[in-house]
Amino acid sequence: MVLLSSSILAADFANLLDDILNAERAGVDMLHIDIMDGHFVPNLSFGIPVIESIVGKSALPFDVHLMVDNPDEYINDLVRLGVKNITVHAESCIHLDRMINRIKESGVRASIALNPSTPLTVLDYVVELCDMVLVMTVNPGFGGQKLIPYTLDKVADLRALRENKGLNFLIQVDGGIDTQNVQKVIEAGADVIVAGTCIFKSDDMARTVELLKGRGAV
Ligand SMILES: O=C(CO)[C@H](O)[C@H](O)COP(=O)(O)O
Repeated sequence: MVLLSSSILAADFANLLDDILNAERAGVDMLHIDIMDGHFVPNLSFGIPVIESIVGKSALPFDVHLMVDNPDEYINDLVRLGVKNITVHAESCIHLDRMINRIKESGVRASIALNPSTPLTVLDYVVELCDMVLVMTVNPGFGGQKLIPYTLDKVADLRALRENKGLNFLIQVDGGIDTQNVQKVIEAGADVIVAGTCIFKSDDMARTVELLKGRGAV
């Protein structure tokens, strides 16, 4: 079964809770929460206080993607807030093994994200530890970009790697996914689709979610 995670980066921040509850009613499976620090990526989003303000107000699991130079600084707060999953970038973790173990020992699912140009080989010795691997299909930092086609080859390679190693981590795909290309993304091997602009800027969120979960327009 393919899961749909709605990226609140594209929500109306002036009406954030309303947008989240609309997405929940529309049938998304989780909330994708992008924390950006203006260093690891050239954009700022929001931090712990904003997440704290929505905890307990939506029944959706919180799936937090840390696009920051120092993910270490966020882990304790995110654990305290009860998020379901924390994703850190391989590119920003000098001690990736330690980071993944720390998150898992806190009782939270741990995932590794890869920028489009980062090869899968960085996962060689740590993929067994992962609950999920996030393949970025755009350069992280901004919503509303176009999916980079070669990243789907990476998704397919990751799927093959998972099969070859007999592992069961989830493959999450994030950036530029819409009702027109979601089918291709799933065919490449994604288990969890992240979509922001397509959901939150839609005139008919329920229909868009239905299309994304039904694999999009044909
Ligand atoms: O990680 C992100 C940006 O760095 C967003 O989650 C991603 O871009 C999804 O947004 P959209 O569907 O608008 O592309």
